[in-house]
Amino acid sequence: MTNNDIADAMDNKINQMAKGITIVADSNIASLNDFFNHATLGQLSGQTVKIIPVAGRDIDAKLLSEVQPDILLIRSVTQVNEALLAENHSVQFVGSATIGTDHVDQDYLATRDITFANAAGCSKHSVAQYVLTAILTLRPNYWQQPVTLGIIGLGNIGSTLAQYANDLGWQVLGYDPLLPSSTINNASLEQVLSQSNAVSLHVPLTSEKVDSDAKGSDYPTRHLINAETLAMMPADNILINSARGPVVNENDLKNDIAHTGRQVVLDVFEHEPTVADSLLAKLTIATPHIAGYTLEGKLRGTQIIYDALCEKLAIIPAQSMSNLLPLNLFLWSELKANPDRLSKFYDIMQDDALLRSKISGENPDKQVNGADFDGLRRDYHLRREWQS
Ligand SMILES: NC(=O)c1ccc[n+]([C@@H]2O[C@H](COP(=O)([O-])OP(=O)(O)OC[C@H]3O[C@@H](n4cnc5c(N)ncnc54)[C@H](O)[C@@H]3O)[C@@H](O)[C@H]2O)c1
Ligand SMILES: O=C(O)[C@H](O)[C@H](O)COP(=O)(O)O
Repeated sequence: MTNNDIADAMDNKINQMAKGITIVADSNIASLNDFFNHATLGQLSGQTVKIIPVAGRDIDAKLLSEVQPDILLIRSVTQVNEALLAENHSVQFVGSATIGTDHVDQDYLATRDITFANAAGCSKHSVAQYVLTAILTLRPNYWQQPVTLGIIGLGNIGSTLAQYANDLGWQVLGYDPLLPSSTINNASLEQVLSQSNAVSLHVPLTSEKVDSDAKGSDYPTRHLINAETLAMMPADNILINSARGPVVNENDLKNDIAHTGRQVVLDVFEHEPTVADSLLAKLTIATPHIAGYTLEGKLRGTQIIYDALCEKLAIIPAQSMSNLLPLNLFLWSELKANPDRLSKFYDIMQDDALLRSKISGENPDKQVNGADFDGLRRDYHLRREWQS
């Protein structure tokens, strides 16, 4: 290294320190300010930290071009792609405090050498507990009787749900063509759909491969549940979708319910954040994409992207969600011994009623509008994850 190189490197470092770290973040990220502040990032990296909280749907190309942040922290409602970042020259790290990544064009980020992190598995217990609550609220007799639970997608959430099901003495029929067969990955899609008492979806949203497009999947999940697959399900088989809305073809679902009277539970919707009353009125339980919204599920999401950012900045994490969690008295063992306490552990019908209370407009256009749907999520009540 020449003296000039050393001087340039020192200049760069001084410029970087003077500029500091600017973070644009979705204001719905749990405990944003506890994790991302001067003490938890700045002191350690020797830089100042400026954090700009913005509603996720308002993070747009204009804002990122004007602010030129170094770090972008999002949840699932911000689409991250070339359109968002073309006029931004500064972002080096994108963190999504979510499990799902279908809103992020990771190939584009790689072409820009932008590091990406998501929060894999952060709410796997919360979502599994949501599914159990839905089933046991609709069929309390399932606490005591043999049940076959169908699970489509056996990653973090599906396999966690299978553990709870086994713990209840239920049989699991699982389908995941991308994993090796196992005691839970033990059936074809048709067997899962035709032989279960309830079927729960836990797949990512993926599309078909087009030509040599590497982004598509050999097992696409968009409209995986459609007229043909619904026809495989006996009428008394419950369907639960807490994965992504477009995994289910909603028009086909409405027709199916009209003919079968099937009990259907949706936490996610094809045209989210808008939900048409023509669909809502046919659902047995409907909630505003909150299956993973326990305090623990959301905080773990923040913790995982904070840790990833620390790694990127080469600093040791200085914040932990354990410092932020109040005492948790919700024990799975207690609920199993006292099934009548289910609604005290999680009152899913309250979430259902709140969503239905937001229906507005005149027939035939009655719907829950996007602002109300987002508002329910922003102001979601405190819900705790049950402890093992
Ligand atoms: N409603 C909510 O609040 C909420 C919360 C968290 C996650 N999610 C959604 O749940 C999805 C699943 O989460 P996860 O943590 O289990 O993800 P994961 O990546 O750990 O597991 C997904 C599994 O689906 C499998 N899969 C892919 N295509 C499939 C197909 N065609 N058929 C069957 N299986 C297929 C994969 O092989 C993988 O094992 C996420 O991608 C996200 O979209 C929703
Ligand atoms: O993929 C996920 O983790 C969830 O769907 C996510 O928690 C949804 O919540 P949002 O990111 O929209 O706040």
